[in-house]
Amino acid sequence: MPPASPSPASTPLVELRGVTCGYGDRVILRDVDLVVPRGAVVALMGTSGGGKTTVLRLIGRQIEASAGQVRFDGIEIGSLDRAGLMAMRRRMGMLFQFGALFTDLSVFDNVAFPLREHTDLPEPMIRDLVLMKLDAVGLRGARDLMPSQISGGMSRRVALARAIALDPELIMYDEPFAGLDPISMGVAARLIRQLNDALGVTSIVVSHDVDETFSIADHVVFIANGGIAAQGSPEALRRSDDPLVRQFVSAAPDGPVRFHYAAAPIAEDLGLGARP
Ligand SMILES: Nc1ncnc2c1ncn2[C@@H]1O[C@H](COP(=O)(O)OP(=O)(O)OP(=O)(O)O)[C@@H](O)[C@H]1O
Repeated sequence: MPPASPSPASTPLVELRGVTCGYGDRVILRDVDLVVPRGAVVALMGTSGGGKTTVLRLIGRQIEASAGQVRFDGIEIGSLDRAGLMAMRRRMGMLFQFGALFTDLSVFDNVAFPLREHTDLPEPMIRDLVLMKLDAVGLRGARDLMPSQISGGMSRRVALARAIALDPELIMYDEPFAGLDPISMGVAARLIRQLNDALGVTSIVVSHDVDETFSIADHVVFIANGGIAAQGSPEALRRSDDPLVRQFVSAAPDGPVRFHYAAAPIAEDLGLGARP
């Protein structure tokens, strides 16, 4: 259950301590320490398959750590019973890449859905809350449209309005920029930062897009090789001469992270080696 009194402001909102986890026998993250301060926008970047989404799943306890602790607002989430976990998840908003909207519900009803599902608020209050959330993402005027009538970028913003409907303290974004054109991408990035600051929340953004992510993050964490390979402010990472950081920042195909999966030399594979 949540504590009777709120944790001190100095307690990080999210903290991983010595966390090891994986799927089946396969270890994905080993002995990871990660701190997400309150009010910050923290970006998780790094190799494909490195475990970024896994970190989000750990925080929501969709998967469990095999060692170490995951704390939300100072509470070890592994210790929560089912009711406690549900209450804690309500304090988190999750926005997946193609944050699927309910196609048979209007924009308004999509955003109203979590409020109707999880609260007993009277309908006039739900209406006001939905309009406020839609206003925050610039789509109050689109409330009567159906998902099929809006663009991909707008759908993403409606999904965001829905994710903030219950006033979460933490918003987790998984690939929020994927598939967006450059303008929509810029709009989405600014929105993440604006909402973070205006709502006084904390945000974790999983992304591959260096420019958009660096433009809004306070702190960037690179995940590779089963752990945190590098971290720092966007400015510090841009200045870094660590070859792995350089590879990520310049989006170079090869470097410490190999483009090619380990294999025998191609000449050997193609039978083109020296012939007798
Ligand atoms: N449910 C699952 N069962 C088994 N293996 C999984 C499962 N989910 C993820 N994995 C594996 O765990 C590893 C980490 O996955 P994860 O989705 O966290 O990576 P990621 O860093 O978010 O990758 P990407 O940037 O490509 O989305 C991958 O190798 C993936 O194949």
